[in-house]
Amino acid sequence: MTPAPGEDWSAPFADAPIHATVALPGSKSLTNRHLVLAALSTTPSRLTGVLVSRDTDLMIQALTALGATFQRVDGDPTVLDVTPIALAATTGPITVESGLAGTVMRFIPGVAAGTNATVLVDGDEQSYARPMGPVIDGLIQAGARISANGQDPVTSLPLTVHGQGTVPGGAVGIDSGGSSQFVSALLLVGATFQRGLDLRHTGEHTPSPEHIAMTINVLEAAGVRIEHPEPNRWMVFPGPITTPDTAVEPDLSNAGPYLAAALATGGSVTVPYWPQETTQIGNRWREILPAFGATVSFEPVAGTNYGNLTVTGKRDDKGRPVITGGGEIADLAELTPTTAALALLADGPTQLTKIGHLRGHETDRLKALNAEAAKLGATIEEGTDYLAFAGGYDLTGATLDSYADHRMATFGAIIGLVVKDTVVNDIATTAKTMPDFPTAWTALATGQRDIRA
Ligand SMILES: O=C(O)C1=C[C@@H](OP(=O)(O)O)[C@@H](O)[C@H](O)C1
Ligand SMILES: C=C(OP(=O)(O)O)C(=O)O
Repeated sequence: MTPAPGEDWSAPFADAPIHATVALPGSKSLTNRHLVLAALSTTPSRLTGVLVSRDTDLMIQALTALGATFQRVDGDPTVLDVTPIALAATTGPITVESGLAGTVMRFIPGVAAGTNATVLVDGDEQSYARPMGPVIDGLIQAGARISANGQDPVTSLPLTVHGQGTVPGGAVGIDSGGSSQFVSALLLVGATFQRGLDLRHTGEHTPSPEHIAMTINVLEAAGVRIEHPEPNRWMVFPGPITTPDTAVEPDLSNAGPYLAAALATGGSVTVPYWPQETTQIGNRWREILPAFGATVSFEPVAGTNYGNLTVTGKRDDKGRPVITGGGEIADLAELTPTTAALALLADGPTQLTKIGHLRGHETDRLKALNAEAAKLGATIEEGTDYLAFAGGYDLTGATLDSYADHRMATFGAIIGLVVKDTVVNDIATTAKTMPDFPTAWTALATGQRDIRA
C-alpha cells in the first residue's frame, strides 16, 4: 500500500538478485514541454504517453487556468486532446500553483505574460527557496511586467505577472548558471514575442545542456525557427507554433533507480521503449552505469526509434554483487541522487562534480546527500559544487529524510534494497514525477518480473 504523505516507509529489502522488465511512464521534462507548446500552438494536437504525476498535473492545471483545454481520450489520462489558449482572450485574476515543480514555476510566467490576465504564480513554501531571478529578469527585459510583493528585483515565488496581451521581445541577457530552465523557459515562449527573442547566457557554466537541447528539439518539431549561432546564444524567430501529434518518450531519468537496482543486487533490469535517439539526460545511464561495473546492452526494435535497454550488474565468484567506484563524473544534474546511492554502495571512489546548482533543486541536494550518507554511517566530502565518496563503506540501516524531494526518496529506496532496516520518510513525495513508485518498487524488490512503473 502507498503510505500517506509524510509517513515512514520500510524500504523493501531484496533477498535475491532482481531480474525484471520495467515499463516506464512518460518523461516529466518532455511532457511539460509538450503541454506548454500544445497550449501555445495555433492548431489542436493529441499527446500520447503523457506522464501522470504531480508536476504534470500542476502544468495541466496551470495551462487550463490560462485558457487551454485538455480532453482525455477514452478516459485515459495519458492521452490528451489539447485545444490551445487564445492568449489575448485570457483575462481576469488567475492563480497558478506550481507546487515544487521547476518546470511549472519557470515555464508558466512567460505564457502568462502574453495573456491579458493578472496571474499570481505561487507554489509550496519550499519552492520559495528555488531561484527565479534570471528567468523573471529575462522576461522583463523582453517587455513583460512582473512584480512580487516588496521584491526588487524579483528573485522568488510568489510573484504576479501583469499580462499585456503581447510581449515585445528582442535582445535578452541572463546568467543561467543556476538552472538550464531559465534558458528553456524563455526559448519556449520566444516565438510568441512580437520580435522573437535573441537570448544570451552571460555567465560561465550552463547546467543540464541536455535539457536545453531538448527544448530546441521540441520547438523545432513544432515548426519554430530557432538558431544557435554561437555558444551561449539562441535566436527564436517570431511565428506560429504548430505542435504536431506527439508520443512522449519514457522517462529515462526515472529509469535510473530501477537500473541501479540491477547493480545493487547483481541482477538485470530491462527497460523497453528506450529511444535510440533522444535529448534526455537519462540516456547517460548507458555510460554512467558501466563506470560502476555494469554491462549495458541495447537491442533495437527494427523500424522504430525504440529498443530494449538491459543493465546487468556485476557479481564476484561467490555470486555477490560488486559495484566498482565510478571515478569522476561531471554534470549529472538530476541523475545525481541515484548515482550517489551507487557511489555509497561501491567498493571504490567516486567524485560527482559540477553539481553546485543542485543546491537550488527541490532541496539543497549536496547537503541532503551528505546528511543522509552520515545517517547510514558513511563520511563523504561535500564541496561547494561536488561530492566525493571514498567507497568501501559499511552501511547500516537508518531512517532517511526525503526533504520533499522525489529523488532523495528514491535514493533511500535504492539503499534499502541492500541495507536492511532502511526506512524512508515521505516516500509519497515520489508522486512529483512518478504515478505510484512504492507499489512498483515493492513489486520489483519482491521478485515480480513484469513491472509497470
Ligand atoms: O527543463 C527541465 O525539464 C529540467 C531541467 C534540469 O534543471 P536544472 O538545469 O536546474 O538542473 C533538470 O535538473 C530538471 O529536473 C528538469
Ligand atoms: C530538479 C528536478 O526537478 P524540477 O523540474 O522541479 O527542477 C528533478 O526532477 O530532479
